[in-house]
Parts: sequence; C-alpha cells; structure tokens
Amino acid sequence: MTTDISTYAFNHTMIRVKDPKISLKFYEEILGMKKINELDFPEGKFTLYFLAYVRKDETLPKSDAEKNAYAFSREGVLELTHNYGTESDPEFHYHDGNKEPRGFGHIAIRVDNIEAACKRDKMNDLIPVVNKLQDVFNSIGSDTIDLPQIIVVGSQSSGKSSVLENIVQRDFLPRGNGIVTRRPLVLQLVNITDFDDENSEEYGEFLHSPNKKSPIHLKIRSSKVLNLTLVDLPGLTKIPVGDQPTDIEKQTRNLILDYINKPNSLILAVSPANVDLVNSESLKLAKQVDPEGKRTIGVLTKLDLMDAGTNALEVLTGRVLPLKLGFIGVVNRSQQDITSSKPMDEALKSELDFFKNHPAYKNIASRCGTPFLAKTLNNILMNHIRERLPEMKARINSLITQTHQELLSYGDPTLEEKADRGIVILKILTKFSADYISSIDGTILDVSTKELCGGARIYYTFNNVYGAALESISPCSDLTIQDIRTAIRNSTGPKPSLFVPEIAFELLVKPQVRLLEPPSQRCVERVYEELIKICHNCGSLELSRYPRLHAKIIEIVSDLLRERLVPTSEYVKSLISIESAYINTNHPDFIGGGAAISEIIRRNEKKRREFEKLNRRVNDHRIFPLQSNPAKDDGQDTASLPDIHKDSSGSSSGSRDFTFQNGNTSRDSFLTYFFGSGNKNDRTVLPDQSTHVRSGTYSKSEIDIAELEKKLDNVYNSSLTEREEMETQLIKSLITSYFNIVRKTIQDLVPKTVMHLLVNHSKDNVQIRLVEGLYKEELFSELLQEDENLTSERQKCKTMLEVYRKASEIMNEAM
Ligand SMILES: Nc1nc2c(ncn2[C@@H]2O[C@H](COP(=O)(O)OP(=O)(O)OP(=O)(O)O)[C@@H](O)[C@H]2O)c(=O)[nH]1
Repeated sequence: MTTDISTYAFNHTMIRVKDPKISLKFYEEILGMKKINELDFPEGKFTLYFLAYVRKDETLPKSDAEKNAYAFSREGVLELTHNYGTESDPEFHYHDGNKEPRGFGHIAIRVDNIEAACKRDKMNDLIPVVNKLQDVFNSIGSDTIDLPQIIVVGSQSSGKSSVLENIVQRDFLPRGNGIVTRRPLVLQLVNITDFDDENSEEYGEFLHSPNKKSPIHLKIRSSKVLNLTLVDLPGLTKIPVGDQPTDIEKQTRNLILDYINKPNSLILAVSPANVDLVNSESLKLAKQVDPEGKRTIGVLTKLDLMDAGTNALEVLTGRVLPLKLGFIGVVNRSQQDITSSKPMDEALKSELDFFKNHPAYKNIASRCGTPFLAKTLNNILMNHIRERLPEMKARINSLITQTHQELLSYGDPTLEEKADRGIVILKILTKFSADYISSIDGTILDVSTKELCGGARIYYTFNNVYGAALESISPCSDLTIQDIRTAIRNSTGPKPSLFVPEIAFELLVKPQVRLLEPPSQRCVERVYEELIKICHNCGSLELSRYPRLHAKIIEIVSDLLRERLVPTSEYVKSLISIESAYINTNHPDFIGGGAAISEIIRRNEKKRREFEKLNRRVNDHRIFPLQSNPAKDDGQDTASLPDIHKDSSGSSSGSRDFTFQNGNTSRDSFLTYFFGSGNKNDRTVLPDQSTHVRSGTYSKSEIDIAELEKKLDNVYNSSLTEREEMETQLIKSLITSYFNIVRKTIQDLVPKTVMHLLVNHSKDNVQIRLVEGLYKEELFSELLQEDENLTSERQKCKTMLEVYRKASEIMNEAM
C-alpha cells in the first residue's frame, strides 16, 4: 500500500492517489471519462485506485470504440496501473473492496454514461462561472443579480472559521476573543487547475474596493480547493463585550438575515455538537428564511468534544432534524492544535482517523469530514447554480435591455459632434416650442392624470378662480348708508332736490366698478405664472443634457412672457376704466328706475307685513302691553313703516300709482318720480323700541319675545327719514343691477384679453424668439455643453451595460 495518500471525496467515488504530484485535473478528467491515452501523464510510475459504483446489472459493451474508457462495478475497485513511458495501453485491475482480483484488461463503459459524465464535468464549470460573474459585478461594486453562494452562519465560536479554513486548507482567518469576524467575508475558492499552467501558482487576492466599507472579497486560488463561493459572517452573539455596541445581537442578526434571505443563498448552518441542537442559533435563523429546509446544510463541529458516551449519529443521519441537504459532521483543529500550529494536512488526517475509528461514525465515515463537506458543498452549489442559471440569464437579458434603453436616452455625444450643431439646436428649439404649444392646447402626449396642468389650469383659473373672485364681490360692498346719503346730499347742491340725482348714482357706482380691477389683475398674473410653469416643465430628456441651453430657453421664454405681461395688465386696467368712464343707464339689462321702485315697494310691503305679524305676536305674548310705538300714541296711523303707500302729506297713494315696468322705464321717468318737499315732512321711520322692551318684564316662558323684538329693531334700525330710506334703497338696487352688468362684461372680456395678448401671443412667438435668441453660431459650443452629471451617468450606464453583456457572455458559454 501507498504511504503518501491524498484522499479526495468525489460524490460516491473515492480516488486514492499514490503519487501526490499528479494534479487533481488529471483525476477529474479521468472521471470525466476521457480516454486515458489522451491524458498527459506525469513522469514516473503510479497506481490509481478507483472506488466507484455503477448499476449491478450493467453489462459492459465490448466494441473497439469503447476501449480505453472505464467502467466501475457496484462493489468493486478498479485499479489502474500505468507504466509511464511505455507505449502499452494502461492496465486496469478490478477488484472488490478487499482487493481480491475480480478481473483484468481493457474495460469499457457505455457511451451514454460518458455523455452524462461529460455533462457533469460541464456543471462543475458553473462555479467558476459564478465566480467570474462575481468578479464582474465586484468591478462595479454592486451585486445587481443575486448570485448563488454559500453563507456560513453560526453562533460565536461555533467553529465557522475553522470549517472554512479546513475547506481552504489554509490558516488564514484571524483569531481572537469575542467577535473576530466583523465584516462579511466573501471567499471565492478557485481550483487553479481550471487555469492555464502559468497561472497555477497559489495565491489569495482581495477583490473588494479599498477604503470602502464593504464586504471583504477574497479570492483563493489553489490546487487544494474546490470551486466554491462562501460568505463568512460575524458570529451570532448575545452579550456585547469590549467595544461592541449594545445592539450587537440585532446588528449581526440583521446582517445575517440580509444575506440568507436571498433565495439564491445556500445556508451553511454551523452548530457545535457539544451544545444541544435545539439551542442552535444558526438553525433557528435558517428556519426563519428557509422553513422547509430546502437550502440549509447543517454542519456539526466539535464532534470530538462531545461528552463521553454520547454521539451525534442521530443528527448526522437526519433523524433529529430533517434538512433536505443533510447534516455533515466535522472535526476541526482544537485550540491546542492551533496554538501548536498543527499543519492542515495533519489535521485532515486526524479528522479522517477520528471518523474511521469512532464506533458510532465509522459506518458513515465516508459521509463525514471536511473533504466530504467540501465536495458536497461543491455539488450542491453546482446543482443550485444550474437550477438558477436560466433565471439569472433572463434577469441579465432584461437588465441589458433596460440599460441599453437608458443609455440611448442619454444620447450619443460622438454622433452629435459629427452632426451639425446648428441642426441639433434647431431641433431642440422646435421641439421645445411644439411642447410649449401643445401643453397649452392640452395635446401633449404624456399629459398628467394626477393634477391639472398646462392649458387646463389656465381654463380653471378663468372659470373657477377668477369667476369665484368676481362673484365674491358684493355690489354695494363698502357702501354705507351714510355714504349714500352724503352722496345724495352732495349731488343736490344747495337746493333741495326734486328727485334722486343721477349724479349721486354715478358717483357711487364708479368706485364699485373699480372693485373689479384687483381680481382681474390677479387673473392675469395667475395665467402668467401658469405659463412660466409650463415653460419650466417643457424640458425634454434631450434638453436636460444641456443645462445651459435649457436655462437660456427658459430665460428667453420668460422674457417674452414678462414683456407681454405689461400690455395685458394695461389692457385689463383699461377695460375697467372704460367701464367706469361712462355709466350707461340705457343698457338693456339695466333695471331702470321704475322697475327699481316697484321692486322696493314690493320689498317694503313684505317688510310691513312681516312687521305687523311680528308686532301682533309680540303683543299677544307680552305681559305688559306694547307701548312702544309713539305713532300709535300720537293717535296717528298704526303703521309706522316707511310707507310708500303714502305720499308726504300722509294720503295713501297705493302701489297702483307706480306704473313703471321693469327695464322699459326711461331714465327720466324714474328720476322725475320723486317730487318731494325735501326735509319738510320727514319723519323718523321707527322710534327705538328697544328701550321699552328692555325696561319691560317678561314672563319666564316668553323669553323669545326679546328675540322677536330684536328682529324688529333690526328691520328698522336706522334713523333715516322715510324719503332717505327710500332713496338709499333705490340707489342700492340700481348699483346692484348696474354692477352685475359690468361684472358680467368684465368676466367675459378679461379671459379673452389674457388669451389674446398673453397666451396666444406667446404661442405664436415662442419659436421665433428662441431661434432669434439662440441660433447663433458663436453660441453653439457653449449651449451644447453637456451636463457633467449626465456625462458621468452615461459613463456609469455604459459600464453597467458592459458588465451585463460580459455576464451574459459568461452565462452563454456555460449553458
Ligand atoms: N476540539 C475542537 N475544537 C474546535 C472545533 N471547531 C472549532 N474549535 C475550536 O473552537 C474555537 C472557536 O472556533 P472558531 O473557528 O474560531 O469559531 P468561529 O465560529 O469562527 O468564531 P467567531 O468568528 O469568533 O464567531 C477555536 O478555539 C477552535 O479551535 C472542533 O471541531 N473541535
């Protein structure tokens, strides 16, 4: 037997290599079922032992074409002896596990097995594919696609680093008390037999960006490793020690969850065998994200530290906790081994011996230990990657399309350099003008459905905002009775007037008309603001590349609008002035004197009836009879209302005396209505009753009488003369009628003015103004200076696209 044995677990196949110089590649290629005489044998004599399994009933084909390939019996051992340097075919000795010879000679296997084996070989290439992808994504510092990898999870000191080191067969991870692993470590293990001979030197390489807080990416290339991507995470800890933050448990838990949550992650849940499995933090966490145990591999460390008489056979054979990918037991170097720098290969040998000699584990020794763990991880990862590859490819393809679109949207500066810059500018100006116009007209393509915009907002301003503002003005606002009386008196001059003077009406109505100006000016401003907004929103994606050109365009359009603002507001101002320049009492819609008077009579009649009704109710309820009406006390007429049924001498004239019809009454007729003796027979309309009421005593149940009387007071609370009262009412009614006419006209004309002088003018002139202002050879280079951010965005986008393309290429090669 050989003394120097390297052991290498390969699925269900065990290869024992006599000569350690023979590279793994050689064995893998043998297992890939290549013809042995095509292989490049190292010098020297060697013997290979194959332990393999095939179906028992498999009959071996005998054709010449299948010579020089291999077959394995179910229980037997295939032994190959090759004398290097001779031309003879290699010899195969085939015996059972006890090395009893069972056959000899050329052995062949079925062709379909060769294909399957070759396929498996190809699968084995998938891990380098993922590693390559990872390198590609590392180069841009992002992991846009969730690459399959193995995440190592375990509580503190559970032996995570030891497991990793055993897999890598290198003493490379930091050791110490407390949490030593503080950042995720992405470990890429690369079997250097995958590379050319000149690259076959072993080395480790840090791939993460320096000076940046990121996971550490470490690539280890060695002939002693299998292709694997592992992520080592800080250990789960309960109590912070030293300089650790108080929420250390939460922080590490979240970090671990971030990694294991990804559906493409395989979870390597490390638990020490000397602690009850139900307390395993790693398995608890894994269960959270993988409740069915589909992507969790259990690793039991410290099997050697279990109490004497106990073992973990039940766990390792999957009878305690069912994990689809199973549990694998390992024995790592103890602290003492580390302190005494026990070499790795020795440690592996001790591990192998431990399992082989342990009464509980010897039967499952081939499924225990670090080499088996490494191989299993490799297989699982490979299968996992194979499953995920189509999905990843689809994702990469859609990323390529998206990124390509994005890149296109940034434009191509090289193309534009060649093209006439004048044409580029002209195109942008034309597009901007068209957008501006269509925003106003509402024909823009991507019109918002979330808020009113463009022309619709202008319409809203006219109809809702401006309309409401005008409506809210009361025709007689700010006009007090005192103002009206003074105006009437002033307009009569020194003589007592015979009728309500027209001058007084005109005097009073003009300032009211002026009230329409502020909201009209505000309307102009609002539309102007709206246009400015439209102008700002018109930037196309292309235009956003050129901030200077964009700014200039906005400046020019704003200037144009500002220029138009002045004449528009001037015109609106004129409209109001025009309206107040001449008070047209012949306007067909104007109420006219007669109608106004009829209206007042009607109203007063109503009031009188109301008063009488109230008075009656008050009297009915009053404990002390009402003695408040001096008119009554004087023995005069009971009605002390401003009674237009009576003329000044007290005789009843009745409403029939007023024959004026609404609207048809001439100005003269209404103005000549009022023959009056000035102040001669003026009477106080209604003496103040409130004092009487207030001095009275009410029954407690009739408290509402006070309310009623208050109303009465309000009806007649002025001390105007009857005639003045009448005149005031008349003037008010005329002002209201006239104001409403003017308001309607203004409400109609202001939007027309704004549209004509501001909106349409800007639409008609925007393009001309832009071309005049910006289509100048000497400005071109300045205007077409690209936005720096955009240039860098484009560069980023380009890099991403390259990365995705490269990734896609790598995947295409693998599939
Ligand atoms: N005897 C024995 N000791 C082990 C085994 N595995 C790990 N140890 C020891 O346990 C201690 C902790 O192991 P590490 O591999 O550093 O554990 P870790 O989980 O990486 O620790 P942190 O990174 O700090 O969370 C070390 O002293 C190891 O020597 C094992 O299987 N058997």
